[in-house]
Amino acid sequence: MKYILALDQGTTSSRAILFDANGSLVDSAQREYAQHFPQPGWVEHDGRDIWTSQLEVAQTLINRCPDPGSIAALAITNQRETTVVWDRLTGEPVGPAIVWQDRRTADQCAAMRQEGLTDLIQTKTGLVLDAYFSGTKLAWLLDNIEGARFRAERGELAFGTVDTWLVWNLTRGASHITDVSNASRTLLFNLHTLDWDDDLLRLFNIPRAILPKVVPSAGQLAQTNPSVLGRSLPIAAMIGDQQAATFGQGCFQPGMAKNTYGTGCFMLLNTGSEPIASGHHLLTTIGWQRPDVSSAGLHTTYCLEASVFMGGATIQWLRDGLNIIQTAAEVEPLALSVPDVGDTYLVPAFTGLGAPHWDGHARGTLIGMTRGTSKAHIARAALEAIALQVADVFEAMEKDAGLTLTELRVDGGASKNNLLLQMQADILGIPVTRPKIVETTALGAAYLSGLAVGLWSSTSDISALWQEDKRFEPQWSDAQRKTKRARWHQAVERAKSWSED
Ligand SMILES: Nc1ncnc2c1ncn2[C@@H]1O[C@H](COP(=O)(O)OP(=O)(O)O)[C@@H](O)[C@H]1O
Ligand SMILES: O=P(O)(O)OC[C@H](O)CO
Repeated sequence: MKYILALDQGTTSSRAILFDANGSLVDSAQREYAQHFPQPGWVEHDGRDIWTSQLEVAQTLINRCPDPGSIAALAITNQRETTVVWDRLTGEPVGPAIVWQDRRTADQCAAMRQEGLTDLIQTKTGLVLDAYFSGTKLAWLLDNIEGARFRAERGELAFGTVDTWLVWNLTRGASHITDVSNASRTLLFNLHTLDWDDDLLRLFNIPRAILPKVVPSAGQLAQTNPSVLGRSLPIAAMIGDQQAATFGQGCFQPGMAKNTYGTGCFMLLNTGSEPIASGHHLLTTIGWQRPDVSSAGLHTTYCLEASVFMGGATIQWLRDGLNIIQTAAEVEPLALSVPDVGDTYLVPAFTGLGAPHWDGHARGTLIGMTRGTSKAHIARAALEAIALQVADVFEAMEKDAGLTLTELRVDGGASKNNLLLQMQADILGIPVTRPKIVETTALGAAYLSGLAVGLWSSTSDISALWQEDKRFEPQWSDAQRKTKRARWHQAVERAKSWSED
């Protein structure tokens, strides 16, 4: 039996997962690492921690594998946008890794928006001009680390998102590459030419010499140095984690979508071989690029993406903020102890509202309470709020893509919650399906890698491996759905602009 070793470098932990040719999870290891919050709104990692935690779990799995020679290839998937700069000679980071959640460049983005650059940036990159993405984070590092800009211009420094940083270390500096899906999250990459864009590099003041070479998401991308993992392994896939999950969910056809219920919610819709511009503040992003058997060239798949800031984090707030549950799992029996929310709505706009509202001044609102309202109603309203937010971005996606979606595939930590998924099906009016393997991020990267090295011959082979754990059928009438969503939108309006004063 041949195996694929997938490395899943996430925001709070590094994981390694071994998959066999049936797409079954054979072994896994996970290691958390330190998060640094040096100032309000700043979030940093140490690039060395990212690498050493990832290396440790990869080595653990290789050591535990009875026949390491049967590992056909590595697959890399990663937290996106997080920005690392290092010295090409020593391989040491020259500053902190600035994490995607970091808001330190929000003012710079606001100033650029005021200069009227929003449309140009959206047309070229598919993104909103926001501190979330790598462009302004990289500029910040070059401007705030002594000598960095000068050294970058002389070609002495290297920039990378986390995929690039891992490959640099796995190859001992032989490969400085990033894949198109990660490149498409930097604000520096042109979605149409599939290359770094000189106008954008000028706008963000980034020297080309610091950038990695852009490669497809799958193929013979690099070869690990034998000294790192005890053997030389091909790196046959590199892909951002949300795109990987979309692939792992088997969303190969345009019109197929997945939603991940993690801390936030990330919904991605496969829109096919052309980028679709959003009219509702969603992101246009590259899903993956892989060899196209029919043309012997490369085929690029694009996606629309929406992020909801407060997904499972709403449940964390019930646990840590309100102390009405001790563990996240307790929310389900508590919410089930009442038949409905009793007209209570929780709008979890604790850090503003993301897509499709993009209101940074919105704040959390709990409305409609009476003397009969209990913690069970609040728990139920919290779960409904997750499903209602997802419904809002789902509707925006359908409008942008001009499609009617017929199913939503789901994964992520909160997708364990059956009540949440039933609510989601009821509110959307379509079936919601949860696969048996919810480690879809690592699985998607493993699939891409396995396709590249011949473990599977086509996506049809992989579609056949997708196994349903549970399907949630909608049970509400259209009228019930409309009333629920209308009431929710009234609550959202009350939450908007709250902190503006
Ligand atoms: N049974 C549950 N019901 C609702 N939410 C849950 C449940 N179990 C976990 N969660 C939520 O899921 C989130 C963790 O999911 P995970 O996919 O590990 O997130 P991330 O990858 O963003 O760290 C947490 O916010 C937690 O509150
Ligand atoms: O590491 P995760 O799962 O929180 O994912 C982070 C996303 O890639 C950020 O865009």
